[in-house]
Amino acid sequence: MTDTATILKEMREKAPLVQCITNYVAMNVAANVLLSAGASPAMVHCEEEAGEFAGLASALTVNIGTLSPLWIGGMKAAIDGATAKGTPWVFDPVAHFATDFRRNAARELLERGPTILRGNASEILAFSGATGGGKGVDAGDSVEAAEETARRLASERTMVVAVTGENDFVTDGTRSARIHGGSPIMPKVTALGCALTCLVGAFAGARPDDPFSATVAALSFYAVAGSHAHDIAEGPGTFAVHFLDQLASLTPAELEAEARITLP
Ligand SMILES: Nc1ncnc2c1ncn2[C@@H]1O[C@H](COP(=O)(O)OP(=O)(O)O)[C@@H](O)[C@H]1O
Ligand SMILES: Cc1ncsc1CCOP(=O)(O)O
Ligand SMILES: [Mg+2]
Repeated sequence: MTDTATILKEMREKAPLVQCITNYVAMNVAANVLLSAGASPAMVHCEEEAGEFAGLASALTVNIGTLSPLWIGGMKAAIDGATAKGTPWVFDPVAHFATDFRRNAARELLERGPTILRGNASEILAFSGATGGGKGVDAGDSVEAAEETARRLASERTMVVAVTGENDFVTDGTRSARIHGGSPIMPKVTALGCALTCLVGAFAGARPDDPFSATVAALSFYAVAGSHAHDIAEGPGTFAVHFLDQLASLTPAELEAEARITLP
């Protein structure tokens, strides 16, 4: 079995508890994506308990989609709790280029050293200082345009960077991979990127010693499930339903046969 299929199998056997600090739009979507895939989500963001809870979780994910000062306190407490235990954490810098408040928060969170950074092309590109074509939470740039920034960030900060879009790009600064598949309907269903960030957490929780392979596996699994859902969906509404069913039913053997991963 390839690494990607093995990691899916391990993730389902472990059913990792993933602490998701995500936005109001994504909470329900992401919890359903994790349950369908075989992980155990918990949306816990309150500062009073987020750090303690991180000590119980196999992975933490942090997303600034609907940010407020209170949430930033919860994020920092959770990151400190995860870091103290060596638990992987994934950062999703939703629209961090849009306002000073978001920009400053994203910079502070990035300084805390995520294991994995996952964003759309405009979000990753904006870390280079380029204005780019992002419109709020939606990307307006190609993944290719963000690849150099992704490589530089990954090497400078010793983390894995995943850029998603029509084709995804993953790098740890040394190794890189492109993942093909998915569906053009995916950006028309809200919070599928945010939910993917949480799923990357689940895979990293199953393979904490190899976040690069875990990220490639998570994105490949999502892409194959997305391609399957595309074939039977009639539009964004039915896609969302079929996508959950595909995440639940896709086997490691099917993933092995259908994952399309290329090395740049
Ligand atoms: N045009 C597309 N074709 C195929 N898959 C896509 C396309 N656009 C986005 N995706 C997929 O949708 C998921 C969410 O990615 P993206 O839309 O980049 O994130 P976000 O929702 O954070 O903007 C990823 O799995 C990505 O591969
Ligand atoms: C619409 C919206 N507004 C704030 S967060 C959010 C969800 C964004 O989800 P995604 O980044 O997966 O498109
Ligand atoms: Mg997003």
